[in-house]
Amino acid sequence: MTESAIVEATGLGKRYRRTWALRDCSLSIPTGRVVALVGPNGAGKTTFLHLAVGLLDATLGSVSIKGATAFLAQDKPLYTGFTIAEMLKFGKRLNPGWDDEFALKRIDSLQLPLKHKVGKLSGGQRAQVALTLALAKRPDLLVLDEPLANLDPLARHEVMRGLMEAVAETGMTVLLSSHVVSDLENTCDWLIVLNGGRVQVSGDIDELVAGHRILTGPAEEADSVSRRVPIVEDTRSGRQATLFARTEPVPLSPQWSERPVSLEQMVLAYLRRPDSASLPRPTLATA
Ligand SMILES: Nc1ncnc2c1ncn2[C@@H]1O[C@H](COP(=O)(O)OP(=O)(O)OP(=O)(O)O)[C@@H](O)[C@H]1O
Repeated sequence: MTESAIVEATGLGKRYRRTWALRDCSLSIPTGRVVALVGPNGAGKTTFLHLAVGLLDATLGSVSIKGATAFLAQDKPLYTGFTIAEMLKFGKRLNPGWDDEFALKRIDSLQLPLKHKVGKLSGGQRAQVALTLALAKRPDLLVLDEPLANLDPLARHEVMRGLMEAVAETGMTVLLSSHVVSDLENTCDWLIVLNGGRVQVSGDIDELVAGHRILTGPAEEADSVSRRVPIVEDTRSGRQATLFARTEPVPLSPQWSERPVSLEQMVLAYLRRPDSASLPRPTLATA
């Protein structure tokens, strides 16, 4: 089945003076997915998101979005002197598609008094207000830059839960960046890994996880295995080799064992090996 793409990047690149923050980025994001954009500090995540939502101009290539977009920036810009009620009024005035009933209901369910000044809220409450403002725009695509940064584990869980409820209710596409893969494990279904300004991985999380294995066996046979299957990471210790392989189950000699990988193990293996990539992805129809 072909899925239609809501975000399409082709040869996208951004250079700041001599530094390429993002290079040669070509990817498609299917409509209705919850997409995790992960990568270490300086990988180019914010640059990619800013290019996608039009806050930055590309040096090379292009990126397009189909539909209405709401963007929640990393620093969750809220006017700290305003009350929550004033922030909602502001949102209503600025956004034609604003859903006031939804916004009021969500603030009420969070047990936040409308008269409260935004500056007096906790980090978690502020994140929830910022998320409410973004959701009330009723976007087709919600883009969030590190929505969980600086939140404690409980607040992180609550923000993700709120987000998933909104996804279930509206079917919108979500694109969110994060450093913490474990926060995304049960919520996201599409993964993009950026590393050093390049896309290393882009695809359906279940398919990616099912398509990788850890193979362990005698070091002297490792080269012959790695000639048969693509290896992301090859670790030798004494006479044993551990190969992080991009492969379906594969017939191996009895001295070899294979085990499945977790999402986090897979992301870490790619990040440790910036030259490995799980590309290209399945081609998406843009219709
Ligand atoms: N305005 C700018 N001027 C110059 N260089 C920049 C600018 N913004 C970003 N960069 C550089 O581009 C690269 C990518 O930065 P970006 O902020 O996109 O990464 P990131 O993955 O979002 O990082 P983090 O996880 O730390 O937020 C980095 O090397 C950064 O130093």
